[in-house]
Amino acid sequence: MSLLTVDIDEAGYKLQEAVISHVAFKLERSSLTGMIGANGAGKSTTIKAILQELPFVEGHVVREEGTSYSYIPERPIYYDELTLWEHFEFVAAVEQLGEGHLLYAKSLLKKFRLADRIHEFPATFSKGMQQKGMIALALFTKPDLLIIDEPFMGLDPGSTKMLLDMLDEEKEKGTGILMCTHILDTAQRVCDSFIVIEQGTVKACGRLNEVLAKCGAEDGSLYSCIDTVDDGDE
Ligand SMILES: Nc1ncnc2c1ncn2[C@@H]1O[C@H](COP(=O)(O)OP(=O)(O)OP(=O)(O)O)[C@@H](O)[C@H]1O
Repeated sequence: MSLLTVDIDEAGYKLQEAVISHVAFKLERSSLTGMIGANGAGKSTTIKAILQELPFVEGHVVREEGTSYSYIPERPIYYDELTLWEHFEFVAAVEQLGEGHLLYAKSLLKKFRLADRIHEFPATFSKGMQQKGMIALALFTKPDLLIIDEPFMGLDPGSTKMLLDMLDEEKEKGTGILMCTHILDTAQRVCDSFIVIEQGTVKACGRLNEVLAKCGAEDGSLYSCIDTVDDGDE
């Protein structure tokens, strides 16, 4: 059985008003899958459907039994009244995680150079610092499945490299990763497979060569798979 099986007929924000339709794919352990598509194509909506955060989803989203997941949202979300470290303690308490996980959290925060800021409120952090805190919060739970929406936003080059190394390490541990991104050069280099979303449905899905062939991308670039040109027909 796959780590995650997605087979959505229709889903949206209002009953019977589909924003995505016929979105089907599988995610395996030890793999990094890039979900790409133009603005408004339906990537975040697909993630929300997987996370069961939409009022209307017809179809199936099935996670392998007993597996855990973490989600890194496009925009960092923190509780105003908790310091960064209190977020870790809160998640550890809710998910019944032990001292080993909190030690791992400290090592992640050190890597991201946040160790000396853990007793501050994340609202006072820069955008990139907030994003790094979110990444550490997602990783310290040691999830089987990691879902990330636009992870590189706001990260400096060193942190971007560190995140890519961390994703590699996660894969080696067996984690299955689904990552939405517009940074296509990086996606093309690091992802094992791709899902191209266009107008709320899957345009192509599979390994790089399969996706490029399906999209007719003769220049061998994922950029050619994304229809961003407004043809002015409206
Ligand atoms: N909360 C919402 N309520 C109603 N419609 C929404 C909501 N969020 C998104 N949509 C609509 O769903 C469609 C798909 O949006 P979605 O956010 O999934 O796109 P995306 O591919 O993630 O785009 P981007 O690259 O800009 O983040 C858009 O037409 C958008 O207007």
